[in-house]
Amino acid sequence: MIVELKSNAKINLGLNIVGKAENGYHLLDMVMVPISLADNLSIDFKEIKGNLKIETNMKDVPVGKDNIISKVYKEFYRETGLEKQMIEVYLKKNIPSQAGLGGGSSNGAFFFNALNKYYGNPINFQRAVEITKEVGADIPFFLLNKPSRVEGIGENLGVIENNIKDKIILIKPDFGVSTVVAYKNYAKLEDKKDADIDKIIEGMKSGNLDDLENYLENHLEQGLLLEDKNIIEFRKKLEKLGKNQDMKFHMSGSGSCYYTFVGKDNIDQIYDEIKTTMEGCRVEICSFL
Ligand SMILES: C[C@](O)(CO)[C@H](O)COP(=O)(O)OP(=O)(O)OC[C@H]1O[C@@H](n2ccc(N)nc2=O)[C@H](O)[C@@H]1O
Ligand SMILES: Nc1ncnc2c1ncn2[C@@H]1O[C@H](COP(=O)(O)OP(=O)(O)OP(=O)(O)O)[C@@H](O)[C@H]1O
Repeated sequence: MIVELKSNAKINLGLNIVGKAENGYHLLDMVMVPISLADNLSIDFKEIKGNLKIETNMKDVPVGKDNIISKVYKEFYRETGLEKQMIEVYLKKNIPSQAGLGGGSSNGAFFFNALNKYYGNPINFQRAVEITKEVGADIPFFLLNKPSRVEGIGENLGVIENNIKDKIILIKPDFGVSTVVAYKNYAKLEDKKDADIDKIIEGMKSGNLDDLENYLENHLEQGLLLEDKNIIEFRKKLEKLGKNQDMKFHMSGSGSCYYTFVGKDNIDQIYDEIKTTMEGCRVEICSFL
């Protein structure tokens, strides 16, 4: 039996670090929203005893035990005690890695839900969050895959209403950011600018971007701007472009991808402007799901 899925990405609208857990992970208060940019995940359940086989179009994505899908496969069979089945996965990547767009975590979550569903959902949602959050902190968000206020290390989800109709233009530079480094950099930050998560949620509900855009802050970006030369340079280029075009740019998650909101009527002009100015970047128009 073959299941074909679109494993979508996310962007963060505001990200505050509010503490540290005993296991060294940071406690967060942030908003995450699913977007239309997606990988294609094809899962072929062979219905015989065996193991997992992953193929992908991207050479820098591991296909063995380091792939997040393999980790989820292992966790699922450990938790259920079921006999491992031969499953062949073809992962057509479209979401860039180390971008802050949740690509790997999304793949893990969509694979988990498909595997769980195949066996008649032996693992309930809360338990699924529990066993996947250490595999990837963003997996719980993608298990639900709805606009959410996300707290804890990423496991406490509160669904929120999103009425923003604007499109999103993603600008991904040709370098990545390691999430571990982004969190380490945060520790060096003295005076932080906090996102106002309540105001962001109000603005998403009202659907009025002006109500929320000034409250979008990202502690991880602020930490990276202390010393990550790539991000510092990139941010400067975006600020120059932003001044000319009256646009605001925001970093998603731990970066390196930034995004800006754009109304439908001038999207082509803005897209062309960004595409020509920001050479070497991947520029994608997408929408909230
Ligand atoms: C930045 C976010 O993407 C927000 O959306 C997530 O917090 C990070 O999610 P992620 O990239 O899936 O991160 P993981 O691969 O689970 O963890 C990578 C590393 O980031 C650090 N990490 C991650 C999540 C978290 N709440 N606190 C952390 O300190 C830990 O050192 C962890 O070993
Ligand atoms: N299914 C997968 N897709 C992409 N990368 C994967 C996958 N499995 C493991 N990886 C490895 O994990 C690293 C992080 O992948 P990615 O950045 O897409 O995941 P993420 O942590 O969920 O997203 P991000 O931190 O960018 O928001 C990649 O550089 C890659 O080496």
